[in-house]
Amino acid sequence: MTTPRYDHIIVGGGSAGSVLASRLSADPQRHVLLIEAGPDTPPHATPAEILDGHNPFRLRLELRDRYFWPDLSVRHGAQPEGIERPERYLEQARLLGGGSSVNVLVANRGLPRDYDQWAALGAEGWGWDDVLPYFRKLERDTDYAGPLHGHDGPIPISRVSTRDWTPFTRSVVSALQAEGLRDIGDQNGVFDDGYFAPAVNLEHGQRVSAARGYLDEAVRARPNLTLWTDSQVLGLQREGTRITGVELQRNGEHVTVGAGEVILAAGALQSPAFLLRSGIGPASQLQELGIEVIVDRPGVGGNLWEHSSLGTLATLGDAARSDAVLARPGTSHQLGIRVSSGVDPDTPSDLYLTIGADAERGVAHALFWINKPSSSGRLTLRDRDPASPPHVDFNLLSDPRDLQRARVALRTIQRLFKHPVLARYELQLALTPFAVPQPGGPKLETLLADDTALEAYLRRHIGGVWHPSGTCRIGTADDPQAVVDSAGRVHGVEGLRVADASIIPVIPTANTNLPTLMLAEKIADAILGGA
Ligand SMILES: Cc1cc2nc3c(=O)[nH]c(=O)nc-3n(C[C@H](O)[C@H](O)[C@H](O)COP(=O)(O)OP(=O)(O)OC[C@H]3O[C@@H](n4cnc5c(N)ncnc54)[C@H](O)[C@@H]3O)c2cc1C
Repeated sequence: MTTPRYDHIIVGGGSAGSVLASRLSADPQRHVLLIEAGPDTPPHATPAEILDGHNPFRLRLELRDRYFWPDLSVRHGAQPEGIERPERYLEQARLLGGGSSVNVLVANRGLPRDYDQWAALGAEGWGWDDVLPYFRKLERDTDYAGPLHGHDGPIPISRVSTRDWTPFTRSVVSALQAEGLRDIGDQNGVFDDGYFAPAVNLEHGQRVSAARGYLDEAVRARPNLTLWTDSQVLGLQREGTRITGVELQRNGEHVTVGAGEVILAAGALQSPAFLLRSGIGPASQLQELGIEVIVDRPGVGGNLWEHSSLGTLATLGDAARSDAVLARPGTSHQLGIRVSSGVDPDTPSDLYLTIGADAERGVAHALFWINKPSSSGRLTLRDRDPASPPHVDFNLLSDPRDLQRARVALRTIQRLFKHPVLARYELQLALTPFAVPQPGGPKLETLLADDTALEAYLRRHIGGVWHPSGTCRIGTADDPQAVVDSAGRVHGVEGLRVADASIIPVIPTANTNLPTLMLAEKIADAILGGA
């Protein structure tokens, strides 16, 4: 079956796809089709578990089959040659709103230096002064005003009031102050090290995903916007080097749809796979799989970033448990900490810690992630079949500086818990992979005393925080590692853009949802401006 032609087909209705569909269809002359593989989250019928902003972990732990791609397993850590590296399941969202519908809601912009680094690497027009207007445009900050903030964007940004911090969190704060850290308040406007109540995209306790913020009833009512959910794109259609449309599976039928241009917004682990299967990528790799090479772009699938992460967990005794009772729910959103490991003096603020306690679950937790890592990996195809998930190797800790940063992070956590205000709780922290918190891991204190064992543990158990990015990075056409230009157009082909977390040149010092919304706003603006 063939359906009418559209001006823009957006593949993937996640964080970026929702922004693009909303902004492009604001021009009534443009006919826009948004295609999402997973279910819709309609404005008045969004499932309660998606709206629930206080227990975002439940989605991953209990509702995996409903809201996540089923078969994606990845390799996280880099290990010395000869040691087997297990593959682990990685959750990637499969529903309208994508990651923003299932994530932990932390709304972090990163630091000005991140975007100046993008510009320095060839992403022309993507320096901090260029991206700030788009960070402002997407947000409605309910706590902070001034030139750094927006007040009428689709995404509300708020923070748990420090008045609602538990006595346990206040004890952690005392220990942090002893480390010389201070409350910086606005993590998105004050760029020093310190602690803060993390910014989250919550309003009245409910999640505001990109779908909820950008695809409201008024937007959905536009006659020039078509929204297809439960519809999976299988591949791109092409004439020579021009992309002319997509083929997909919808309601049990195989459908082809033509377009003036196709915009890939399928996320950093799926958009590059579309390029590779269409013959756009490293020639030798494509030839090995028997794929005709349309454009030799060695960068496709490379430059794969993630924030390395690991957690610690302790069982609460009676004293800690009563100090951890929350006035309101929201444990994971009480306290964020930005610190410098000192490993690379040119890259301060490279660690993020979060520490909390949950009286209901009877545990305290301290997690770290390397917020400005030096290691990156690669994504490749396993085969030509569109149903096969790609082979994903994050290669975490391959750069020795990251191993060192992880050690510093764990030592910092241990030092904080040894401070008298926390030592009185007598919490025995044990290591646990962050993604699947499990009791019974080795004691932090024991591992810190044995450097070899610590390294072995880190290499085996290091995980990420669901921030894959960078696999189709922005840069100039003469840079072989660049895949798209500053307006998201794929070098060497016509009628094709990428506009999602894939185009990030280097992972920012931040969780990736807000930067992805920002970049989608900026690309939409470029398209509306004629780029
Ligand atoms: C569990 C989890 C927790 C996270 N926590 C945070 C956090 O607290 N803060 C933060 O900033 N970031 C967080 N992130 C990361 C953040 O949500 C992502 O970086 C962001 O959503 C990426 O946006 P995207 O548009 O690039 O991709 P996505 O939002 O993943 O969107 C891609 C969309 O494309 C669809 N798609 C893919 N292939 C096809 C196809 N063949 N046909 C049709 N549709 C397709 C997918 O179903 C998906 O909906 C988290 C992510 C996860 C998964």
